[in-house]
Amino acid sequence: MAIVELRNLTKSYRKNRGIIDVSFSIEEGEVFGFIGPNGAGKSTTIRTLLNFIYPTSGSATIFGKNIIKHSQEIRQNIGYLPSEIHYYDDMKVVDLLKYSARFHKKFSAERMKELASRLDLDVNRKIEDLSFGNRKKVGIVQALLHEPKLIILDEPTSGLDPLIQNHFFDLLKEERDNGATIFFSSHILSEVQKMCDRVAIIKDGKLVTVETIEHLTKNKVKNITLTLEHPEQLHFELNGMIKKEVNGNAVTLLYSGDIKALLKRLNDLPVQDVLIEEPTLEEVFMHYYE
Ligand SMILES: Nc1ncnc2c1ncn2[C@@H]1O[C@H](COP(=O)(O)OP(=O)(O)OP(=O)(O)O)[C@@H](O)[C@H]1O
Repeated sequence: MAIVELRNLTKSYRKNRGIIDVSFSIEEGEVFGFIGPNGAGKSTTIRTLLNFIYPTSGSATIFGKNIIKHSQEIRQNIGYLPSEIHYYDDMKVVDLLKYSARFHKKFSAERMKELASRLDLDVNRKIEDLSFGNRKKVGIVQALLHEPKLIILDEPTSGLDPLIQNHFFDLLKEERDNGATIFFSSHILSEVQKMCDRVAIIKDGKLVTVETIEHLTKNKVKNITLTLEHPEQLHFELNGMIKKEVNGNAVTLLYSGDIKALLKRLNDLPVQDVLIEEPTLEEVFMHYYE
């Protein structure tokens, strides 16, 4: 059974388009990524699913139940991390977590301690004394505390340092292994690639595609900047080169091919410097849909 199913879900905000005709489904036990540039409609989709805002048309179900009619019941089994978190600033973390756990009628001090320690969060501090990243951790603990069947995370990693991000991904994997389904949005392709089974790509409010990560990574694209000794050495050919832009002694390539073949070819070139980067989403989209 699909845990989440959207059928032509549309939400417009007066003049602004929010999302248009979005349809996809998430199966039980999947880690499902939702990716798109800023303003693409990720938060709108998530907030509509949680019944914080009403769809203009279309429908959706979670656990097979209508998101509007059964929203309270549905939310009992969801852990949600919003993209922006606002708390009662003068509360201690531990009190806030206890308080919010009451809505789910499930609180385990042991689980709270375990989650907080995995994320290196001090629950005895006041919210107002926490940095942005530490507030994010409070949100993550809050979302996972009641062992929800469905975990929905809106941009969970922004503000977390790389070490904590890894701990966080480990935590999510354990939740998945214990049977949870995970839906998380991001604008960073590489983290979605690391974690997810499938991804939905959204752009300008419309769903572009739903793909398995396997399929996306087969089309792995890299941005490579080479600095060569002389400008005339910039005129070389390379299998898998999609785009080439020359700037002085430097050349930037969009490359989609075997990394080993690339390294071999670089070995023959008088390279002074090399930079290999993740392409922007726009570049991936362009490559992907050309
Ligand atoms: N409350 C609102 N009122 C009017 N327009 C809105 C509102 N919320 C979102 N929008 C518009 O809906 C579109 C989608 O925004 P949304 O916040 O869902 O994107 P997003 O993919 O979550 O982006 P981000 O990564 O920047 O959070 C944007 O054009 C945005 O301007």
